[in-house]
Amino acid sequence: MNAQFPAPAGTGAVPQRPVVLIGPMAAGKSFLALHMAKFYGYDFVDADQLIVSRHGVIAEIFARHGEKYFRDLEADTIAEVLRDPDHADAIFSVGGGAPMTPSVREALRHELVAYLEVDAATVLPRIRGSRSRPMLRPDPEQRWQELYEARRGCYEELADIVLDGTGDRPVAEIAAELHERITRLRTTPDTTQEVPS
Ligand SMILES: Nc1ncnc2c1ncn2[C@@H]1O[C@H](COP(=O)(O)OP(=O)(O)O)[C@@H](O)[C@H]1O
Ligand SMILES: O=C(O)C1=C[C@@H](OP(=O)(O)O)[C@@H](O)[C@H](O)C1
Ligand SMILES: [Mg+2]
Repeated sequence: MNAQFPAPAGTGAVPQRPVVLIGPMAAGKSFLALHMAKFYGYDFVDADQLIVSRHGVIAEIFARHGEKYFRDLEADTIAEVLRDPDHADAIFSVGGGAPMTPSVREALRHELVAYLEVDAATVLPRIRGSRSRPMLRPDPEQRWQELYEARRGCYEELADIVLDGTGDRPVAEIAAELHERITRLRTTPDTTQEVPS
């Protein structure tokens, strides 16, 4: 849950921070972030994409070094992006497991977080036979559901914005809603923080 949106009343300044997209595997976080960049001009940053560009494919990282090593890389990458002023206007998609790492979860409490909510019916056809996501092995459908149940409370707790991504809702529609909600949050003064005169 964010502590910095909207700006403190009276300052007139709206601090520009990235919008962090969270949600389960294959919800469409990376796809949505890319769409937001393409159609609304946000900076696109994807934690997994950065990790892959620097360290190679995720399945290989898991196979060689294990999950803990990947989670450390992921947490470091996310911290780096969040402190980089060049990414202040990013839509920042992070992997489905990222908010489960305590340091990441703590950092996200102070950011604007959008949770892309989906259900099994929407996602299962997307992950059938998936080999690129090691956390889904050996049975992608069963593992997705287990992980979703274990993680959804954390997603809900962190979310400032919840986006409905069920039923293969068109990405253009989700993106339009997200853009509208971000714009509103960034321009509405926060009267809850006003000091009584
Ligand atoms: N709104 C959508 N409608 C239809 N297919 C989608 C939608 N969003 C994502 N997808 C597809 O689902 C797959 C997983 O999307 P991705 O963005 O990689 O998910 P995530 O980053 O949440 O794991 C991709 O093949 C993508 O094309
Ligand atoms: O949920 C997870 O544990 C993971 C999700 C993946 O990202 P997406 O959520 O973008 O698929 C990727 O970070 C890795 O395979 C682990
Ligand atoms: Mg992704």
